[in-house]
Amino acid sequence: MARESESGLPIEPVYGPDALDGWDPGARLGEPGGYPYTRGVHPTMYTTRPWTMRQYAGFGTAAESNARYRQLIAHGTTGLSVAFDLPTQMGHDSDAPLAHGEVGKVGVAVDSVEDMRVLFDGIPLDRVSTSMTINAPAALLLLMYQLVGEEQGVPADRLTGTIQNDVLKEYIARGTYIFPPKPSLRLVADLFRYCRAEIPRWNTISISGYHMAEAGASPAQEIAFTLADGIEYVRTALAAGMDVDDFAPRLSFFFVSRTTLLEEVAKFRAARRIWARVMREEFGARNPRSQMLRFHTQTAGVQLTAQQPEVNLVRVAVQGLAAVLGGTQSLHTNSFDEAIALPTEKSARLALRTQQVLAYETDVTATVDPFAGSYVVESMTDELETAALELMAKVEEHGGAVGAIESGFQKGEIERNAYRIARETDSGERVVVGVNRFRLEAEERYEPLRVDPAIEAAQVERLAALRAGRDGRAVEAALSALRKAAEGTEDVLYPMRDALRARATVGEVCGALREVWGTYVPSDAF
Ligand SMILES: CC(C)(COP(=O)(O)OP(=O)(O)OC[C@H]1O[C@@H](n2cnc3c(N)ncnc32)[C@H](O)[C@@H]1OP(=O)(O)O)[C@@H](O)C(=O)NCCC(=O)NCCSC(=O)CCC(=O)O
Repeated sequence: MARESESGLPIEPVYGPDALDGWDPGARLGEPGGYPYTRGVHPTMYTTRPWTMRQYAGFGTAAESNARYRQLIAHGTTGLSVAFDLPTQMGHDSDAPLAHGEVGKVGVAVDSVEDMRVLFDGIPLDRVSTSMTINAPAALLLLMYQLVGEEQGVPADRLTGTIQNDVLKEYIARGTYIFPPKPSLRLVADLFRYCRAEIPRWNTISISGYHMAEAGASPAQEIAFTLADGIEYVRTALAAGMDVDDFAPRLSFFFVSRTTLLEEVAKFRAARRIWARVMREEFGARNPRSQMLRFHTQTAGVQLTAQQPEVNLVRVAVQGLAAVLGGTQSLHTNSFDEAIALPTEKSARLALRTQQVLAYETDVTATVDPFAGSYVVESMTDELETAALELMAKVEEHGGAVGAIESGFQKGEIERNAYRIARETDSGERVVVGVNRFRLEAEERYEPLRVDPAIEAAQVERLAALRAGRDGRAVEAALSALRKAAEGTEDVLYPMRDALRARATVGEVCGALREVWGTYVPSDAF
């Protein structure tokens, strides 16, 4: 009997040549590095350069996070990835009442360019590429990065990295939105335009399926809702008067990788093919780079268990392997203790070592797209493509990604799938090693890393000193120029940069925008 894939598609016990009857490799695959990029975005892929090993990290103060980044670099990480705390992600300062209890918890607290400088102290910004997971206030953090680069003597056109800046999926799955969709999208378009003029090598967005997947989306839903968001961003930038080939080469994506290796490999390949076709056929993109879906992958956090946590090392190795076989550009492998607490230095190192084993001890990097032509993987790639396209058509019926968000479509679909997974896990039909099978009578003790609660007080003190030492009138003038730009149509990033340079804080800059744009209140009751 056929087993069901995570997307609910059948997986047959045996696949043979008949599975690919009439199948045209020229149209479906092309060459590696050639349209429709099913086989990967570069002709040589990992045979000439492995993916970027980019471990997501950050907690406590800027100084503590800086120390962790230096450790990761010393251990061989090849890109940085900054996690910000919730107050920063929501555009609040560390001394705001809403920030209380959350400062430095799930990431680093950054209130102003002063913190940003400490975060990258001793890390030359022209020699590292940095990803920043920040969405509603993405523009602010990018500008602070540029200002720190300036202080280091690094011109903006030498900076490389990625800003998540994907606010649509915040409404669907992640929750750190501030403004309503319309001004949020305007801010995204302003950032695209600004980067083209000022920071041309920067990846201006990381259109993310990861968080939807973590909330319960199936692989087919993950591709469909992510690419539908991508289409909405492309339409927004076009409506703002940009040419598709002026911004599309710097769009990037972000997906999850699970232990269901075959389906995940198929997912990555199908996503590349759909995007290439959409960009070329629907939007008329001519630059090959506009057609390439380049993506980061993180291994699935939801699959990690607090029970027998060392088993997570094995899960992560399989998940990471799936991402590599699927042709990822950049990878974060989770630490085995993530289901319990923030990773310790040792577990973070082990996670990186997992990537190094994949890159340097296995033979999967010796040849491009090793699964090409596989009866099962090509069949699954085609079926996932069809399933995702059907879902994307449904999003269109709702008027595109924003319309579908407003009617709760994606959330509803994801919730339904999450419920299915929960039911299967509860009944034992879905095996989770160490949780519903192969349990231990008594779990061994594990000593997790804890964030020092004194961080909040220290951060509040730093803010008070900053406010006392800056030119208050200059800050006020810059903020009112920002408000004025937000009311009109001018690119808000320029007045925003002036305000941040004058030492305005994250909370103050976002506060000014809240005054003009208001905040988003979800209409549904999920
Ligand atoms: C495009 C990617 C995906 C990867 O960028 P990278 O710089 O790492 O890699 P890259 O662009 O592939 O490679 C760097 C340069 O080498 C070139 N290059 C690479 N391989 C090549 C090959 N085989 N042949 C020729 N050139 C090659 C590329 O073209 C590029 O140059 P050119 O640029 O000149 O072409 C980017 O967006 C990225 O790094 N994303 C990371 C996102 C991330 O870390 N997110 C964390 C989220 S964490 C999160 O959200 C979790 C939970 C939560 O908080 O909710």
